[in-house]
Amino acid sequence: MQAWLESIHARARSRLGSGRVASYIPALAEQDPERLGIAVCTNDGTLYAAGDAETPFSIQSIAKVLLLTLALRVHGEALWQRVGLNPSGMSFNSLAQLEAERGKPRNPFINAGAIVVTDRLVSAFATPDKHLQDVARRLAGNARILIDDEVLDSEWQHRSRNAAMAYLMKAFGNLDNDVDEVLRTYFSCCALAMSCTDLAVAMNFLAADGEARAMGERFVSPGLTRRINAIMATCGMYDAAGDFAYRVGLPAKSGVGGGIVAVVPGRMTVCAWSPALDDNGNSVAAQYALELFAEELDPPAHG
Ligand SMILES: NC(=O)CC[C@H](N)C(=O)O
Repeated sequence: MQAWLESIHARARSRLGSGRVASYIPALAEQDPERLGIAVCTNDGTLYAAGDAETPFSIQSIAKVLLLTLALRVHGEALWQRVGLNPSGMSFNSLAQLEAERGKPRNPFINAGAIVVTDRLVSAFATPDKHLQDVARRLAGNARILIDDEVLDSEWQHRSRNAAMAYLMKAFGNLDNDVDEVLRTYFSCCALAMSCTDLAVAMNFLAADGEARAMGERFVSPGLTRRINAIMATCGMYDAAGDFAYRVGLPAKSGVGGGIVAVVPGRMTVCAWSPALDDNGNSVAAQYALELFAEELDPPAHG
């Protein structure tokens, strides 16, 4: 596994010249596009890593998986009155559909959906961002995981589009709490800095029927795990979810920090990271690394 992961890393480096680092959040524009890391956590807890796998990066939309998981734990199926369950076919920060569909976002993994989910957590917890940070630390078994204040402030300064979505949903009665409080909480969670190994370990519950090994407990039920994986498979890569499903075929979630976490149910989690993104906001080199990973994990008998 170790030698294979290093070979994937070496081959995925060929994609490093393509794509562009996210610049709409200025703090992210400073990332080095040459970085590339990959880490695997198997369900027995063994870790494998290659390249820049220990470097913390901004998890951004990968936080939407943790936000959703916590909201489902608290609110259960009632959450789906606020947010839908289908791919949007639009970019992650599109406003057009939200107006047409009367403030109910298509799914929890586009920005509007994650903002509604965050609103549910603001109703449930006194300090939801600190709670999510604590959960991330315990899931990853790493007490040093921090919220990057520079990224948080940068996103706060440039919040106009996300604020527009939040106000539109508030106008439709789909947001209970103060817009600024919800946005600030959402940005804090997106600004968590974690490495590929942190994320591979933290998300392993999705491969292990909800069992969080680093926490030493069952985090969610097998049924909920299956449902979260289903939403990742259909909506985790925004409007490129179909392409990614065809090429990789694993439930996955990406973020504009350049990270992508993918789940091999029953077996392992894998996280790849490289900051340069394609037009959909998905990391070019990380996608390619995952494509090689999925293709070679169980080599097919026929090409
Ligand atoms: N796709 C992403 O990673 C987007 C998350 C980012 N925090 C935003 O709201 O724009």
